[in-house]
Amino acid sequence: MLIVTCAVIIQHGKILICQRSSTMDLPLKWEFPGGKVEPGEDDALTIVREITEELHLEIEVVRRLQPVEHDYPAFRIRLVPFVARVIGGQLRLEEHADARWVTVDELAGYDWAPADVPIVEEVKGAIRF
Ligand SMILES: Nc1nc2c([nH]c(=O)n2[C@@H]2O[C@H](COP(=O)(O)OP(=O)(O)OP(=O)(O)O)[C@@H](O)[C@H]2O)c(=O)[nH]1
Repeated sequence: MLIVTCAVIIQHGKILICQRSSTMDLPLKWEFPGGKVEPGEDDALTIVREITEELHLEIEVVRRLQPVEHDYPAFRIRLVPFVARVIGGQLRLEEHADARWVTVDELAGYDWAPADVPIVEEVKGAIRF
């Protein structure tokens, strides 16, 4: 099973969502940014590292949400979401096609990576701004 972290980054009442590039797997799907946990790595450190590498943002984890397990045709994934806030940096995309700050009500209007759909639902129900 592939263990992947992702961040629900909240700033000024909006959430940062990212679109995978056409050369990544799940091309052009929207996701919460993040990446794979490396062997022996603490997942709360993975998410901070990945957001710095991919977005040039420094984040602080606020809390952990419910992990989601999903079967893709070629592999099984456990997606571990963290609510986080920005504490530094300037948004600059290293590998994504696009990134947007959206309201919680706008989340449903995007074409999400399938594993993210339950996380979108949890965020809609559980995040208070
Ligand atoms: N980062 C991220 N990956 C997701 C999400 N949902 C989802 O199914 N995935 C899948 O999780 C896997 C890991 O994604 P990734 O390519 O971002 O991981 P990474 O940055 O560590 O990869 P790399 O080191 O190979 O570049 C991919 O197969 C991706 O499609 C999500 O919300 N965020």
